[in-house]
Amino acid sequence: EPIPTLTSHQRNLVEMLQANESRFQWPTQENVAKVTPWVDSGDEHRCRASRFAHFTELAILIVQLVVEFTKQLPGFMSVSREDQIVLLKACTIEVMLLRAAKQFDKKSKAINFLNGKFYDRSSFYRAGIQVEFVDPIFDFCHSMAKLGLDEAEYALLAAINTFSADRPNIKDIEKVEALQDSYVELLRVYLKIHHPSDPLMFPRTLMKLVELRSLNNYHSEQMFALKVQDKQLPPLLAEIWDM
Ligand SMILES: CN(c1ccc(C(O)(C(F)(F)F)C(F)(F)F)cc1)S(=O)(=O)c1ccccc1
Repeated sequence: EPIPTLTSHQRNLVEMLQANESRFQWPTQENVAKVTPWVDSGDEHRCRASRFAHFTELAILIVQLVVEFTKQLPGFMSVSREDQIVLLKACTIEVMLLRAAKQFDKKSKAINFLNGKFYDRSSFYRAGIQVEFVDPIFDFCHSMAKLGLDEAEYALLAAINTFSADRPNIKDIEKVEALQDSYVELLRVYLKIHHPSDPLMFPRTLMKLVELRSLNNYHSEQMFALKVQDKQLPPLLAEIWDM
């Protein structure tokens, strides 16, 4: 079967996604400097509180980057404001996890969150995140590492994830489906060009969207667990994820 080529429109789209992927990859050094320090020694209760604060403040910085990336997604601004909010609320945790997987380091089995600061499983446990959420996160990171996607493929998967018309309360389902279809078709051609001898790359990659849904559910369970522990989320995170 002949190897296809991208149309100029498709090539521009991929280049724009990649440019935004790297433009919104890392928080600024000044924002990072303001994050509550990760304290490992001293009174265990205070340390745990500082580590949870460090994590949630880090999550805020990453949420802000994800929102900026999503707003720049070609087509996102053509969706109604109401549906934009619904899409963002549902995809944010999933795009954050895709980002975590992209920044996962196979050697150290840790996630590089801050351009040089690595967080492994035990970091998550010590930040007070429950094993029922931590282990699926790292299993997902491992399975994504095995797939070996490049930057453009990660960005395309994030775009496909964002334009999921089956999120609860979407009004203009046809509009969101049409946008997703254009990114799915682009991923299909892009994978055919970059993995010509592996026709299963496309279905394997799309199946990761299924894994992201279950991670979203594990995160919701973590939100409930925080409520039970009476642990407060910062306002921005509570707005997106609180019940
Ligand atoms: C998607 N991830 C995550 C998101 C939210 C939370 C939390 O929601 C909770 F822990 F509660 F689950 C919180 F609160 F940390 F943000 C925990 C983890 S992550 O592991 O990729 C990540 C960790 C740190 C910074 C940014 C992202």
